[in-house]
Amino acid sequence: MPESKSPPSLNHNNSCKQAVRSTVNFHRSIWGDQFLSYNERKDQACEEQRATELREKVRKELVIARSIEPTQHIKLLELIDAVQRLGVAYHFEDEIEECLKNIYLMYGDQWIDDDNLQSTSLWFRLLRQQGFNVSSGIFYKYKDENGHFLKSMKDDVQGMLSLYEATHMRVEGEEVLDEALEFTRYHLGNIIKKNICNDVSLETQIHQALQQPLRKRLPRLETLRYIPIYQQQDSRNDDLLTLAKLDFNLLQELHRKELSQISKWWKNFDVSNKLPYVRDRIVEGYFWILAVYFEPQHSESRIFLMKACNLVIILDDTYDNYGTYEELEIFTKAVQKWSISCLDMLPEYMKPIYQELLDVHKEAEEFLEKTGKTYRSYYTKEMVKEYTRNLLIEAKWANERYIPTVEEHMSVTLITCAYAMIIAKCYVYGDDSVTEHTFEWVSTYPPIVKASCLILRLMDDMATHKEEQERNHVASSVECYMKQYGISEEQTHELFTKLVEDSWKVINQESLRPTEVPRPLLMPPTNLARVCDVLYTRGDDYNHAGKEMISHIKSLLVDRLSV
Ligand SMILES: CC(C)=CCC/C(C)=C/CC/C(C)=C/COP(=O)(O)OP(=O)(O)O
Repeated sequence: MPESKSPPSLNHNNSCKQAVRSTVNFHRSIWGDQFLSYNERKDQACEEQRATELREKVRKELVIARSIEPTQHIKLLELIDAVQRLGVAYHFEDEIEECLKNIYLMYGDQWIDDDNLQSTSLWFRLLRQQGFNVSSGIFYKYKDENGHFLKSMKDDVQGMLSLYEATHMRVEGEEVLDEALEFTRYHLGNIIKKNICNDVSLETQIHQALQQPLRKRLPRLETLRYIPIYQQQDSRNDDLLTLAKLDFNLLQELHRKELSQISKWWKNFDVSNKLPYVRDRIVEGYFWILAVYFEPQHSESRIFLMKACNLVIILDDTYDNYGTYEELEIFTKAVQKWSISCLDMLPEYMKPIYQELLDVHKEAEEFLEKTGKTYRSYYTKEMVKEYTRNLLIEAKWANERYIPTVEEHMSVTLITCAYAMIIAKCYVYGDDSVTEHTFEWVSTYPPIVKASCLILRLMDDMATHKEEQERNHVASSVECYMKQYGISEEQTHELFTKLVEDSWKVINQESLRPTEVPRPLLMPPTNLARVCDVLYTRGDDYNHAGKEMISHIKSLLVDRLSV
């Protein structure tokens, strides 16, 4: 819990009068300076060489598998599933697309092995994940004449687990999948409760799946979870397994290098002295960004996102916590003008924030100018302006202790949750698949973006509202729902859990072909929704990293895998 106390002597007001501030001091970073420096490993080149060779071997297998007999198609799906779960699918996007497209064109909605629950569920999940809208009607085959799932399914534990994972690709109206989720969750839960599974690996997988289905897992964490499981399978492909471990270690080196670069930026910015009221959560923030994009081609994006998002945290703490309403009004006006000439009108402590905001965007703009893509900068700046205007509304509500209606609250806080702005920023360093239409699309809050924003807003508020209400924070969505509908906190949590599930259905729907923007551009909203499930399910793991979060960060950024 942060301790509320008066701020360090920061009388930066232009006026002589000491401002009355509502402030809270967050605890210091638990990571200290451990990620500040980075030394490259000596055996890096050798590992890269080995990984390249293995990559080509796996690629050949995927190419050969494309032309195999239909009877072998189940094996092909298992290979693709392993490649994806082991975190190396980004090397084989074209090959995987070709294989799954062939399977879709060959079978349509009629999967050959539909008597086999496990393979049918795998087929359904992999095709839906790839955007092919295969029908869930195939699962009616597993119901009896009374509309109940067949009793025999309970004995097929692997099949139930596979079906459970498949149901998380469901969209609104797919009742058969809603029911299948309830059925599998209940029976898999019973297996764990009664301790009746005699396969230890399967039992672990069930336990993990019930905690978090594959659809909501972060790809990097899934790689770590899946490697030991895959390693135990007799049918494993050893080249693929070694590649996954090597690739993980190589990427970890790149990530450590980036985190060191960004830690230096933060230190040079001297936030702890200039803005001591701001949270230092650089490492937790890097975890957040790594969840959006982990692949090497997004390295520049990650650096830009880290700077831009930590500025968002600085703004959030300034508007939510430290700034007086009058100061915030001035700052908001300056942001609308977006000009260094506004620096003089700002209170002293706000000057470095404004300066850095302009500098970080200028740096991106200079890069974009070289390729004639300055329109990207225009949209992102407009979204920052919109963001601060809405933060100011929140500050006003907090000041007046006003509890808005749910509709008013959402119209503002879906903007101040910052996800839409961050999604737009994910595209700034994107390749030519990003066009002006992409920015027009994201800035109008299309359904998938809105769903991702709503998931963050609701999950963040469920986790943080108690702590926030101990200070003068704007009323959270929890308070607004409770007041407007006269419901208890527990009922509100139940309602929010349902709204989060519905939002996932929207994400699934919007990811089916044809999509509004190229499918890879849908990964940022999807991954940003996933990260909420990791950060906010057990509390607020961004502000106060718990045991599990610390272990995630260590395994992603400190511990190497032995190959
Ligand atoms: C790299 C990095 C820092 C990534 C973070 C991503 C990011 C900027 C998310 C925006 C939402 C936000 C400020 C959440 C945490 O603060 P809060 O719970 O105080 O948010 P609230 O005030 O909106 O409730």
